[in-house]
Amino acid sequence: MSQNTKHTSQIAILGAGDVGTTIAYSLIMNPVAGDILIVDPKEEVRDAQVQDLSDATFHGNTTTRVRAGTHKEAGQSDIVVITAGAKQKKGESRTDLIGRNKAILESAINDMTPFRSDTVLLIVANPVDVLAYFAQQFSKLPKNQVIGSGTFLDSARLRGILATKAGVAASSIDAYVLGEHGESQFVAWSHASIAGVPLSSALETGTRLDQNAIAEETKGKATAIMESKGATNYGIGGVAASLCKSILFDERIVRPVSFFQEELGVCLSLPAVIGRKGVVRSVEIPLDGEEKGKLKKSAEALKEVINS
Ligand SMILES: NC(=O)C1=CN([C@@H]2O[C@H](COP(=O)(O)OP(=O)(O)OC[C@H]3O[C@@H](n4cnc5c(N)ncnc54)[C@H](O)[C@@H]3O)[C@@H](O)[C@H]2O)C=CC1
Ligand SMILES: CC(=O)C(=O)O
Repeated sequence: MSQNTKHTSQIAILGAGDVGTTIAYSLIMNPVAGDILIVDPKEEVRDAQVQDLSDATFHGNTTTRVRAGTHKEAGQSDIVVITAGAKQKKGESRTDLIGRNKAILESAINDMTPFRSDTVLLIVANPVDVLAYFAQQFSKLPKNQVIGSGTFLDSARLRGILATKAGVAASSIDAYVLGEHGESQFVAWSHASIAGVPLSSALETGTRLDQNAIAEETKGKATAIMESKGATNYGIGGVAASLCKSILFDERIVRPVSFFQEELGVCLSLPAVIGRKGVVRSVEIPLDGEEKGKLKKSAEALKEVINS
């Protein structure tokens, strides 16, 4: 990018905690928007984060401005990233957060309404699939304009693990974690490939993959990280910032994100084309029989949380 490039879009980030500020930092380091609005009811913390993040904008090639904002202003943004909410304490699951985080989501959306008609909501707070479902209901925005970061992060984790085992760069591996960003997630092994070659044939002779162990390691990665440092912020920081870029630049990139599935009646992750309208369209992935069963189970698990 050339000196003094000025992007005109605005991204609002709700929640100036570990995750919200890391997403903001990623958006400063790889600038895509002119304004980043930080919104948090803890005004002293919010303002300090704005000061600190503003100092990071001084790296020479951007005019990104970070400022504190209100919920009302956030509702007039191109993208609203919602990280507002409680995080898991030791022993808690993502779905244990539903009571607290649904209430926070509802009040935040009420405070932001009315939205600009083309605003895209990117839900990050957990349980992300259930909150994406409620965010669409509360905001009444078109379903394609409400996305949950979903299993994009789990898929990145999976690719990282596979990359180490296969000795191939993660970016050359195509492998998806689908379903819930949580306990009922599953790996679509039937579609895992390296450069279009099925994973089973693309490995070096003698390399064996224990699929169950890899799927469990992928699923358990968040807990493993949180046990030692209390939060996971960098992985989601990179993932959410890249989704913001894909939306603002209408990239039409395919990512596994959480969005409303008409046939299942819930939001969960399947591959989708991402662009300025949010989910431009879904990409039909022909799952095998076992994977179809797992997808259905994931939808049932999410429905239980929605109706709890
Ligand atoms: N989807 C994913 O892959 C990931 C999701 N998460 C989730 O992100 C959420 C945030 O995590 P952290 O940032 O670590 O938590 P945190 O506790 O550090 O920050 C949360 C912030 O939200 C703020 N907040 C509360 N109500 C608000 C409102 N109405 N408007 C604006 N801000 C409000 C709080 O004041 C606090 O500063 C959690 O639910 C966590 O589980 C975290 C990592 C990955
Ligand atoms: C906290 C969370 O959802 C994650 O890191 O996957």
